[in-house]
Amino acid sequence: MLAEPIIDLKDICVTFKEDKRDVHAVDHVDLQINRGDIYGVVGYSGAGKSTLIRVINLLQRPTNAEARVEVNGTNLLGLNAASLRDERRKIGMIFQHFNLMHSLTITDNVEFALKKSNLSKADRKKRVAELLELVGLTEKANDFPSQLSGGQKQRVGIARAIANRPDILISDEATSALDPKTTVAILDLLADLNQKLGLTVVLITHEMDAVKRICNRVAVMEAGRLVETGDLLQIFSQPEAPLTKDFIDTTTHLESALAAVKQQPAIAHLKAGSVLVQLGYQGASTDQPLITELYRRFEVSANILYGNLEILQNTPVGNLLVVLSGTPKHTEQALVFMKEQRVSVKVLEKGTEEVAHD
Ligand SMILES: Nc1ncnc2c1ncn2[C@@H]1O[C@H](COP(=O)(O)OP(=O)(O)OP(=O)(O)O)[C@@H](O)[C@H]1O
Repeated sequence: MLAEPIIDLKDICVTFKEDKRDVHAVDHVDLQINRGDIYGVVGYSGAGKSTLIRVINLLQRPTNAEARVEVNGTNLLGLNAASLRDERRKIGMIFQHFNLMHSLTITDNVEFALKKSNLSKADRKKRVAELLELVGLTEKANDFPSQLSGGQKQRVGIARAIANRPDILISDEATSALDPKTTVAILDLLADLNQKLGLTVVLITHEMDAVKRICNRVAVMEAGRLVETGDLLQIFSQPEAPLTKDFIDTTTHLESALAAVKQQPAIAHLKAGSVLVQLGYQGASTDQPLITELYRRFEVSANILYGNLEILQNTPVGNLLVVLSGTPKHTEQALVFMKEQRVSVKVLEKGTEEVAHD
């Protein structure tokens, strides 16, 4: 299927003036999100994620003249106030702090979102019941927000955000206040709505675990800029920007393992013919009995110091830190062989110390 952009942001800048100082919250960003994507925008606090994402529905206007904001094929910057209101209704939003009305029941909170719709009172009731069922809250219809857990409150937020059948749902740190188990349940609900309703989801988060669980594409943001964008699998298996590596490490712990491994005396004094390598593999390449093959073909032994395996979008993605040892010539041949097996090979340390001869 051909990817069809539903959100197309071009050359977006947002500059705030603060005490005569310019804060470049978003700095010349291009972002394209396809229909049906679950697109993660990840970055630390202050990176500019919320500001960028608020540009999608023009809650925040770009501050440069060159910017273009196209959603569903419409240039939002060219619309009058009434048309913009209509377009905004096609973009739902959920937040960290739920923003529910405490004096209204769950049913009334959700129905409030339908106030501007053309539905009759009876149809509105029907739609609310449908929405509460979709988010698993039918039993709580007549409760008040104070009677709900955090996860249930966020389910109300989601029901309200999708009440007008939007094409896009923006989640701005919507799981940041939730415990890990509830976070997973809410993320799975978003993935479920993406599948059932064809909803495009934009997930802003500082948690790579959330991205890993449900996103198919990722943008990494730092100081107002996107430092890396790509498919989840590509970003996880071959991250380029140092910040991306940092984020991935929060779930794989590879960089921390490497730092610990490099402290070991045996690694600091590798013998000639020994190399410390990082092997990365995905999908079918994990099925190869690689390590056995290295010994069989080249008499190169492999000492695995650290390994990790993730299942991303039903595909195994793994990393190993390994010391290969053999004669210098055989080790080189083993490295070439592994590259031919669709394994990414990064040589981290090469032994230079002479092997003692008795
Ligand atoms: N209305 C505003 N006026 C002045 N500066 C602002 C305003 N909104 C955001 N900023 C600044 O813009 C930068 C980006 O903020 P933004 O909230 O977009 O980041 P973020 O990545 O979403 O972080 P967080 O997760 O903490 O909200 C920060 O330096 C912030 O202080």
